[in-house]
Amino acid sequence: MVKIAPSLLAADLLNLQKDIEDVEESGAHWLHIDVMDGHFVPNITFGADYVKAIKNFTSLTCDVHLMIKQPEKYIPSFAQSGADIITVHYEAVTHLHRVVQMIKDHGAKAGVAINPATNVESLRYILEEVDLVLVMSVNPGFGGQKFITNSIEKIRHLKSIMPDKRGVEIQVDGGVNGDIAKKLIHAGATSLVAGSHIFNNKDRKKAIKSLQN
Ligand SMILES: O=C(CO)[C@H](O)[C@H](O)COP(=O)(O)O
Ligand SMILES: [Co+2]
Repeated sequence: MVKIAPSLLAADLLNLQKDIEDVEESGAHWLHIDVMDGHFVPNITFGADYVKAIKNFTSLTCDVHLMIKQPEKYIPSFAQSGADIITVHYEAVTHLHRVVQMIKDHGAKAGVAINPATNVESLRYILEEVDLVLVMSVNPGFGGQKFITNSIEKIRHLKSIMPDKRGVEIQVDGGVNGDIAKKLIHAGATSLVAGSHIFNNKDRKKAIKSLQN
């Protein structure tokens, strides 16, 4: 079954604990934590202490999406804070293979994200090493943006070049709602990130269910 990862970017900062409990009880599988540095993307969000506080509170998998330059500087602290999955951007890294090994050496699962204009073929020679590929379906930096439709074709293409039997997660992030989810799952997505669709909906259970069907 597809794994649903609510993006805490859209949660109520002053009621974070309540929002996390709510999505946990509503059937979420992972918590998606968006880390932004104001350099790689034009926005600043959370650091490793935020992950630590959440990890102390929840049993859900902490899926940390690093939208930062030089992520290798911060991988040790995010891993120590309890990040279960650490995803770095292909566009933010010079030695991707080395950075992926570094994440795994620190005990976390390794993910690589690509921006909307990056070809999935760029990842062909790292697919044997990663646990997750994240296809961004908006330009990273902000929640609440419109889904970029050609992301569905990118998922299909990615699935076609994925090594057999490795069980690499194919994740999509940005503008995902119920109608789009169906097409993404059909194309091969195994994990869906959703911020606005889940947290802007009073009935989180219904919102999460609508992504799975
Ligand atoms: O990485 C992200 C933005 O850079 C967020 O995870 C993403 O935008 C989720 O929010 P929404 O579902 O509202 O688009
Ligand atoms: Co994200």
